[in-house]
Amino acid sequence: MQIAVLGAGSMGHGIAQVSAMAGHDVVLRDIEEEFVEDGLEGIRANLRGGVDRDKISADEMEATLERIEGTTDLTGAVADADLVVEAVPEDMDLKQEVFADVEEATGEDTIIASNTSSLSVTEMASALEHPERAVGLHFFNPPHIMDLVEIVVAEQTDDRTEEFAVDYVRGIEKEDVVVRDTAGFATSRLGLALGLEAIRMVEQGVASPADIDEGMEIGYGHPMGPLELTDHVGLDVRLHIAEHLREELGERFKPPQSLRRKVRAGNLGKKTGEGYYVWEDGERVGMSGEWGGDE
Ligand SMILES: NC(=O)c1ccc[n+]([C@@H]2O[C@H](COP(=O)([O-])OP(=O)(O)OC[C@H]3O[C@@H](n4cnc5c(N)ncnc54)[C@H](O)[C@@H]3O)[C@@H](O)[C@H]2O)c1
Repeated sequence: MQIAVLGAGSMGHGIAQVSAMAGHDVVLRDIEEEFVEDGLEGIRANLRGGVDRDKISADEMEATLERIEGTTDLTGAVADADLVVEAVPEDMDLKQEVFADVEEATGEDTIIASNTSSLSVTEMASALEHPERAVGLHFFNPPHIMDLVEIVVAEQTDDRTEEFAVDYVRGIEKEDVVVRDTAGFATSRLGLALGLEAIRMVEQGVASPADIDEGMEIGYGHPMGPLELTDHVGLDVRLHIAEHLREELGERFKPPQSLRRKVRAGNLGKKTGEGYYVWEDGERVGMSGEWGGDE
C-alpha cells in the first residue's frame, strides 16, 4: 500500500517508520526540508537502536529505509496514496486546512486519517467534500514502541473506512480499539479521570504520591502510577486536556488546585525537574512539596 504521512515531528516519523516496517511504501512530508531530514534521522536512529538490541536485522533496517521517501511537496506525497495520515500540530484550523488540501490533491478513494489526540475528527472531516473517508488513527508515543492505536470513528466515517483502518492497524502489528468520536476518546478520558482523582487524594492527605502510585502499580498491575504518569506526560498537557474535558463532559474533570498552582509556578513534571515528584537527570529522586524528601 502507498501511505503518505504529513508532519515529520515526534509522531509523524514514528508512524512512517512502523508503516514502512510492515512493508508499505511511505512518503513523509513536512513543510521545511530541515524538518523532513530531522524526521528521517529520527527513523534511522530508532532502527539503529532496534538493530543494536537485536529486535531487527541490518537487512530489515535497510529495506525499511528504502521504502521511505522524504519530501516537502504535498501534491507529490498524496497523489497516489491509499492512506494519508496527518500528524501536524494540534490545531483545528490547521488540520481542516490540511484535510481540504489533501482532498484536492488525491484520488476519490483515498482514506484520510488524523493522529489527533484530543480534537474532534467529526469537525475535521466537515472540511471534506467526502467526509465518509475520514477517520482518527490515534497512535501512542513513541509509535515504534507503543502497541495501541485508537481508531476514532467520526459521525461521517463509513463502514469501508472503519474496516480499512482496522485492517491497516492490524497489518502494522498494532492492537486496535475502536471508539466513537467523543472528547478524550477512551484512553485520555479514563487515564485523566484516574490522574485527577489521584491528585485530589494527595491534596486531601489520603496518602503520599509514592504510596498512591505504588498502590496502583502493585495492587492493580499498572506499569506506572497515575501521579508519576502525570509527571511524565507533563502537568501543563494534563491541565490543558482536563480543561477541554471539563468543557465537554462536565465538572468531574475540573482541574484540582494543586495542578493549576504547579503549572503556574512552572513545575511541569519530569521535563522541568519537578511535578508531583522531584527529578534529576531524568530519574525520580524524591517527592515534591509537603511530601518532600525521601520516599
Ligand atoms: N506527542 C505526543 O505524545 C502525541 C501522542 C499522540 C498524538 N499526538 C498528536 O500528533 C500530532 C502531532 O504531534 P507531534 O507531537 O508529532 O507534533 P510535532 O510538533 O513534534 O510535529 C508536528 C510536525 O508537523 C509539521 N507541520 C506543520 N504544518 C504542517 C503541514 N501543513 N504539513 C506537514 N507538516 C506540517 C511541523 O513542522 C512539525 O514537524 C498532534 O495532533 C498531536 O496531538 C501527539
